[in-house]
This record gives sequence, structure tokens and C-alpha cells, in this order.
Amino acid sequence: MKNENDERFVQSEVRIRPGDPPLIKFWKISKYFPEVIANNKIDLDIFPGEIHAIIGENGAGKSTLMNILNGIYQPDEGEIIVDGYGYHLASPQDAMAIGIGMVHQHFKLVPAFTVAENIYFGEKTKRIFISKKEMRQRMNLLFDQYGFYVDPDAMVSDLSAGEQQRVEILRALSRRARILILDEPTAVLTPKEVEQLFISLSKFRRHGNAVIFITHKLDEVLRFSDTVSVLRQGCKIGTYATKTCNAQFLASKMIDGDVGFHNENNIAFLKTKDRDPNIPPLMRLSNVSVINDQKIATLKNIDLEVYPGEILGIAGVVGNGQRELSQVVTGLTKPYTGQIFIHGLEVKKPNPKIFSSVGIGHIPEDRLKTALMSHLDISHNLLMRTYFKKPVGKSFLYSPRQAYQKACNMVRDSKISIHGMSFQISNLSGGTQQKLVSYREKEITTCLLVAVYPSRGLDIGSIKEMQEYFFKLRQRNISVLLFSEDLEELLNLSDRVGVLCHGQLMGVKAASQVTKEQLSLWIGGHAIDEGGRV
Ligand SMILES: Nc1ncnc2c1ncn2[C@@H]1O[C@H](COP(=O)(O)OP(=O)(O)OP(=O)(O)O)[C@@H](O)[C@H]1O
Repeated sequence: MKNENDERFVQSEVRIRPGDPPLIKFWKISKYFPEVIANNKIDLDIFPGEIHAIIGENGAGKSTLMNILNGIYQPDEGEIIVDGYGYHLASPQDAMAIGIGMVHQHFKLVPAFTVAENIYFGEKTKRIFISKKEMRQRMNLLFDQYGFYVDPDAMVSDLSAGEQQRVEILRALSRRARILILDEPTAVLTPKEVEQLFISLSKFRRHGNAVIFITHKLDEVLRFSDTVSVLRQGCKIGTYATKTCNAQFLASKMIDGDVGFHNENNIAFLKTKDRDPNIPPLMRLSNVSVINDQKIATLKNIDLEVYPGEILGIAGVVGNGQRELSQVVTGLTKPYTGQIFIHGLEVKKPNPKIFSSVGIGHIPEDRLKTALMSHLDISHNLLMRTYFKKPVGKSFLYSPRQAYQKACNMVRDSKISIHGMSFQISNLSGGTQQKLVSYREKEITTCLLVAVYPSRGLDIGSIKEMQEYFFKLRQRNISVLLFSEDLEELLNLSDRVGVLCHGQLMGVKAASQVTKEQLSLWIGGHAIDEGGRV
């Protein structure tokens, strides 16, 4: 018998009958940028009640197409037809006026405002002001309706990436959009939050609304979408009913040809043998605590060792100390108490330059905030960690010619597809930005790579390359400290795995001794014993 409270995502619950008009029609949409055809004569119909996934490799043109629907870009050819009428959408406000809302891959929130202020900021209303009490009441209604919570009074600057994304989603939902566009909405959500999101979206589309979401996660496409469209090099390859597809089929449509489809279980055999107990740790944290601006301990008495040539996975729900730990081990945050040792020597005054100079690379959680200068071009971004080294820098001199040459060599060697070194970094696709950061940090890494959610924004082929690179590092006796929310990825890649919960390290165990189920209980704060028993 069906339990009334048993809410689940229901696939294809709204049936589209032959002859039903689409809610949105993309008609021969093209968009050209200098040297790039981002969208090439794309025809696409989105029907009422549909959850439509858009997939494709990095740079395939997915975000551009959605930015056109949201009025951020205007098409160079073609038309957007909504409810049978052609529209010229000159801005996101125009799009919102006809019920189109978008949640972006990169957050568009005001860091100095509270969560509630961000949600109601810019809302069109005839009233002069809304009281804080009313904002909170309306937010509570949203929480009741959609089921995931963020403190309305928290400052956005204090939120983790996952929490900020929740605010973005709530903000779009609060605008009562009929068509909701989500650009990689689940990249920073926990598996539970992903379920909640799609239950909410399932409710949302019941009344004839539509959802379009961009993703690289094929399992999400197969579980949560009714229809899927594949883009490749700016063109639409096809639109398919999801129930007729499998992951192999979709991957072959995205990549064209032999995809070498990746079975993650196959990579486990590459793991190293047991560690030699006589080899000292490469890095040791002793009793490390971090306190934030509100004097709250975000990392508590951490004792952790990273050994040469191991992949050490760190699991945990976003906001439990991962950001702080990754910043401590890269010199971005100075511990409030405790000591950090690298190769047995204490780092007395930690800063990022010391850590990079000993060969510690860092792929951070939020590439545009921490790793890249979005208004600078590719070469400046590629060299910002090493510009002072020969041949680019000498004493107080800096050679722009050498810098340009070095950056060109880096792009050539990395085989990352870009259309010119003078491209501003913000004009690159999200996946390409992530690949550039990863490549730059690989160049620095000679003893440890701190990789925080490194597969965010990468397509399946690039994720496979990245995982293979981690194994190559390990073969060269270089360590990887891998932060991930994907438990399968963590268990498959790591030699040992540790769990952070409420800023505390719950323990570290051999990955082979822990199952995915045990790991998720451990993350939730349940202790597990030596044999991995809960
Ligand atoms: N404002 C811009 N100026 C110049 N080129 C751009 C601009 N926006 C996008 N492009 C280019 O258009 C192409 C498609 O980019 P888009 O962001 O749409 O790809 P995507 O499929 O969303 O990729 P990803 O999966 O990496 O996010 C890329 O080559 C990108 O560099």
C-alpha cells in the first residue's frame, strides 16, 4: 500500500500526447563568438510537464543555449518561441516576465547579504519594503514546500558552495517560474539533497511546468529526466525518450565513436600494496583547529597523516570542515591551534607560497573564486602561481614574451581545446576552466595534490583522464588528498579514506575495509569499528 508521506521522484508522470504544442520551441538557434560557433541551428522542443536533460562534452554549447533562453545572450539566428509566440529576450528580467528562471553553475549571489535578502533581492513588487519577519515567513513556506533548509539570517559569504547553491535554487523557485533551467544543479549537492531537489522538481512540473537541466552525470539523466537531448560541437545530435536510453548509448552520442566507456570498478586493481610502516608521513597535522570570524570552531583538533604515494580520500557532507581542512593543507588558512609538519619540518608561518614552493598543488572547491581571475586572459591565469620563476621571472623582472610562450606550451601540452590565448577566462566553458586549473596545479605538484571536488564540471572523458592522472601521481610516489562527495569515486580511487563530521575527523581507514553503506553511516556521525562494523 502506498504511504501518503512516501514522496518519491516519479518519472514521466505527465504524458505528452501527439499534437500537444511545446511550451518552448528553440527554432534554428545559432550563436557565434569570435572563432567559435557555440550553437549551430539548434531546433529543440520542451513540452509542458517534462523534465528535459541537456548533455554534451565540455564546450558543446549547453550553457550558451540555456543563456539564450534566459535572455543573457541573444541568438545571432533563429527564434525562441514560448506558448506559440516568438520572443526577443533582451535580459533575464525579460525571461522571468514570461516565466523562465535559471539557476547558474556559478553563483550569482551577493555575499554581503543574508540568505533571505538574496532570495527576495530584486523581486518585482509594488510595495516599498518587505520586513525581515515577512521574508522569514515566506522562506519558511518555501522550506515547507521544497524541503531543504538554509538559515535565512546567515550571511551568504559564510555559506559553503553547497549551501549557496541551495539559495540559488530556492531563489529561482520563489519566483514561481513556469520553466526552470538548472545548469549542473547537483554538482554541489549531497545524494540526499539531489533526491530532495528532484522530488521538488517533480512537484513543480505537475501543473504543466517544465524543467531543463544540464548535467554530466548520466545516472542522473537516466533516473530523473523524461527526455534527453545531446549536443556536440554546437550542434544538436538528437532528442531521445530517456526510457529508451542507457549510459553507453548516451556517451556514444556525446563523443562520437569509441568512448571507452568507463566502468569505475575496473580501476580499483590499480591500488598500491600495503604501506611500509617505516616510511614517515609526507605531511602531518597535529591537533589542528580552525576558528571562523564568528569565533566558531570549524575544524576541531585534527590529527592527520598523509603518506607518500597514497590517495587519501576525505568524505563528508558539505560544510563539515572540508573547505577549512583543504585551506589548512595548502596554506590558505592559518590554524588557530596545532602544528603542520611537511617532511618532518614544522611550517611556522603557513602561507600559500610556502606550500606551492614545496610542491603542493591545489585544485580548490570553487575555481572562479579561489583559483582564477575571471577578467584576466588564459596566459595570466596559467602563470599566476609561477610567474616569478625562470625564464618568465628573473629577480624583479618579468618577461611578457616568455610568459606568453610558456602559457602557449602549457596549453599545447595539456591538449585542452581553446580558441586563443587572449580569451578572457570567464568566456571559457566551465569544464575548460576546471581543466586549466587542474593542469596549472599539476605543473606545481611534486609531492602532494590537494584536489577538492576535482571532477566538478568535467565531462565523463575528462573525469576518466583525471582519475588516471591521480594513479600516475601515485606511481611516482606523489600523494593526492582527494575531497569528494561521490562515495563510489572515493572508495574506488582512495587507498585510505577519512570522514569529517562537524569539523572533527571521525577516523581514517583502509578503503578496502569500508563499504559504501558503512561510509554513508560514518558520514552521518555513526562510529565504525576496526573491521568496518557500524
Ligand atoms: N562570452 C563568450 N565569449 C566567447 N566565447 C564564449 C562565450 N561563452 C561561451 N563561449 C564559447 O562557446 C563554447 C561553448 O561554451 P559553453 O559554455 O556553452 O559550453 P558547455 O557545453 O556549457 O561546456 P561545459 O560543460 O564545460 O560547461 C566554448 O568554446 C566557449 O569558450
